[in-house]
Amino acid sequence: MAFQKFCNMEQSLFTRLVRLGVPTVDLDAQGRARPGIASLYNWRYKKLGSLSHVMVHPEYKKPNAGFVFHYQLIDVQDFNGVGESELNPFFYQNLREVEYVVATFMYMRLLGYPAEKISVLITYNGQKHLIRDVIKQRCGRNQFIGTPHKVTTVDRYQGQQNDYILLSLVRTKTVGHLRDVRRLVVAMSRARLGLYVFGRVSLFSNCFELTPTFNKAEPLETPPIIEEKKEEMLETQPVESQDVKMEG
Ligand SMILES: Nc1ncnc2c1ncn2[C@@H]1O[C@H](COP(=O)(O)OP(=O)(O)OP(=O)(O)O)[C@@H](O)[C@H]1O
Repeated sequence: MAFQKFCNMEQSLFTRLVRLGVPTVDLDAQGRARPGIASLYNWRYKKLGSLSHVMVHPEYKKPNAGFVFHYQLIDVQDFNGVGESELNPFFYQNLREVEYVVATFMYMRLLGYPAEKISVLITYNGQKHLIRDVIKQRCGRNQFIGTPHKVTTVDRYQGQQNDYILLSLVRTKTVGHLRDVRRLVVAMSRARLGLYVFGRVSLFSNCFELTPTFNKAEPLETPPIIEEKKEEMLETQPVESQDVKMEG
């Protein structure tokens, strides 16, 4: 870690080139996401608009079946008094978020969303293994449900995209490495048509660095927050995280 800091290895190649005086051109239009989803991260750029096709093409104009919004922040509370857990150092898991993500994936499949159009992104490896295990048990053996295109970490998904992204933020005590705005932007910018984010809203929306995304100023673009009802969930039996077979 000290060596990493000493050598500035956290710095991207792009930043290095800028600091060396290489001329740059700023990206001023994105062509991936619905403009509403792009508003979650366009504040990171000088002036990022959208190409016309994401405003006029029919697939960008349709609503997402079964959802009221294209982007939703879903507040996930503790499960039996537990939010995040850390079995081993940095191996974070959040059982209730697993339940929410898997249930939403199954709901989308029942509505007819193609499995390959849905990716599940997670900010920690521990949670990734748990979600893969639960999906394998509950969905993989059911030919009508199947498995998402990918279940992987935000960092590994850099440069990729999918129509629908289910994102699990895992942490409930401290914000953790999502405080790095570069990671936040990667997480928020992978979806083309639908982005559903599961996390502890009070924690992330109170983090100063993340407020442009979590507390959007414009009323029309404010991400709706779904507060969960305080009902007991069924007990679940997560399987051991070691026997993971899925790729990603
Ligand atoms: N000029 C364009 N016309 C139509 N679609 C475009 C155009 N430019 C980009 N896109 C679409 O936008 C999406 C993102 O493009 P691309 O992967 O080149 O961007 P990127 O900056 O490498 O993305 P990131 O680094 O965020 O993963 C792709 O789906 C691509 O098809």
